[in-house]
Amino acid sequence: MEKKYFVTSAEMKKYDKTTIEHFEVPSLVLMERAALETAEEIEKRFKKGSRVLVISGTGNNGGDGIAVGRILMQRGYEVDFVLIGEQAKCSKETRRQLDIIAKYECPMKSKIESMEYDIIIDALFGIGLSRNVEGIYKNCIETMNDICGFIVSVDIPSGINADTGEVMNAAVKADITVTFAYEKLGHILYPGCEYCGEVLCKDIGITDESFLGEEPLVYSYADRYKEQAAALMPARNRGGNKGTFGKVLVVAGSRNMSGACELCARSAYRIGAGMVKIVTPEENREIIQKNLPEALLSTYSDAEKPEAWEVFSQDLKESMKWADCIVIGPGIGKSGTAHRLFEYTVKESAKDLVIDADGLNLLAESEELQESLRTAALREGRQIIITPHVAEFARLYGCKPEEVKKDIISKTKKLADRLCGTVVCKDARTAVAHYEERCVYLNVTGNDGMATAGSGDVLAGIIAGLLAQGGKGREAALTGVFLHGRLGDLAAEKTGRYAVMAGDLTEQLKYILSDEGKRR
Ligand SMILES: NC(=O)C1=CN([C@@H]2O[C@H](COP(=O)(O)OP(=O)(O)OC[C@H]3O[C@@H](n4cnc5c(N)ncnc54)[C@H](OP(=O)(O)O)[C@@H]3O)[C@@H](O)[C@H]2O)[C@@H](O)CC1
Ligand SMILES: Nc1ncnc2c1ncn2[C@@H]1O[C@H](COP(=O)(O)OP(=O)(O)O)[C@@H](O)[C@H]1O
Ligand SMILES: [K+]
Repeated sequence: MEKKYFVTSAEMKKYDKTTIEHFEVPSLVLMERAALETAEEIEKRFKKGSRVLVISGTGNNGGDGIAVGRILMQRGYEVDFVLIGEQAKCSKETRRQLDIIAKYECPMKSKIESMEYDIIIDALFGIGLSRNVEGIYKNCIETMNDICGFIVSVDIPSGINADTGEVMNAAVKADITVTFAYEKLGHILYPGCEYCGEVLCKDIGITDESFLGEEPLVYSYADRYKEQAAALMPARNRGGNKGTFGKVLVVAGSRNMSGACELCARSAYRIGAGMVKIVTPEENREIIQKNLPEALLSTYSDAEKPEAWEVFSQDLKESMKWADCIVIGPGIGKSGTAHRLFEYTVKESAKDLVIDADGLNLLAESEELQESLRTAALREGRQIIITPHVAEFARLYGCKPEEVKKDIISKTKKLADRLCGTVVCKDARTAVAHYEERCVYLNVTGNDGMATAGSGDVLAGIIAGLLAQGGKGREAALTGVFLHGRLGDLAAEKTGRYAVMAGDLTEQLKYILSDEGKRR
């Protein structure tokens, strides 16, 4: 699997330092290359003679900006330079850039004197932003946003936290962002990604060698998989039968709540599982048989009564033996029966498990069941995948949802370690961590059209369907999350984001896999 890295500002600084100190590439060479790449992007879009305003801060981001301005000036653009902050505080490299433009007799101003520019180079803060933006810096950002020019942010829009994507009190709204070596987390996470415009990531000579053996913590799939999503699928055996393509048991739905199990089961089928059996209350039988006749069914009624539970639990035991993997939770509610079903499935089954929705809320309430899961993973080798959205995650983790959003990467990893499983923390950018792996996957497919009831049930079904076809827990989760987002993107291309409904995601599986399947 080809990776694409998203780095923190500390990681980027480390790779920068390694390139300069270990590989002995001078820092001014890196700065010049960064500036040249940025200037060339402007030259592609604007003709000579265009009016350019360079806004620099005192750090190296400011130095990049001055160098961009100098290159453009030498190539026939009309460039004004403004430095915000005290010259005396400038970094060594930025001071050098100031000296160079002074030799070319370019005046450096200390405030913005005109609003008439075609292009604004935003080089106020880069990845060194360390606190909220206030006073003259905040005013400057607001003025940049008010000028009707095309804004090019150098490295990252000033005011965006490079590690979390947070707006640090004010931020530049760029048209394009030219970044260097690797995209930063702040370019990917919300709301930062909405401030970047188009992100162009340029090679300036800082390469994977600069990791010196320890790769960045966060990665995604390389861009090419967006076009070839099916390349991620487990190979399909032409001589296979419905048994070899895997059996999924879906324990879902509650009285008169059949939608969740239907969506989940249908998605497991559409991703390629051979057989899917639904365990749900008797009241849902008729509608499921009508809507999804392909599903096998095992129903229960009055399960809160000991005799009825006795009979049904034997049936459930058989179903669990039959299955290759089990998905539990969508729509099961939090009743006594749901609790019993959940406990039984965790404790009595030997199969891989996907836990979603109400299953997660039941899990959050029981330390004992969390311990059972750890035992299942460590002693029995069962693969456990949990798929909480941010609120469910917060309940399990024991924190507030806002805290999860601010720190989704490390919290997801910590919960995976605690439960000895794979954790899929679902949000606009979903994170996936596995207890045996240091690195965390961050998903970039999908869109807000997917924020619609039932789309989580679809994901749970997809992951279970991948597990049933022989996928390992971590791979099934990564592939499932990536494909799920692609389905959302394809659905939104067809109908627009407003109209997307959960069933549309499953529907897209017909198209996303068939094309690629032929090519393989
Ligand atoms: N790494 C690489 O690969 C390469 C990096 N390059 C470039 O270097 C950039 C990183 O440079 P950098 O480390 O000097 O940080 P930068 O973002 O310019 O700002 C730091 C300054 O801002 C200040 N400051 C911070 N917050 C503030 C606030 N809220 N309000 C007010 N002031 C605040 C802070 O001051 P202090 O906190 O010390 O008071 C300090 O003076 C990077 O983004 C890229 O463009 C390229 O040259 C090529 C290779
Ligand atoms: N703004 C968004 N961008 C991308 N994906 C999103 C966005 N909002 C929601 N999603 C995805 O949609 C799914 C919603 O799942 P969930 O919250 O469990 O819904 P439900 O419980 O209604 O089924 C998750 O996979 C999530 O990552
Ligand atoms: K910037």
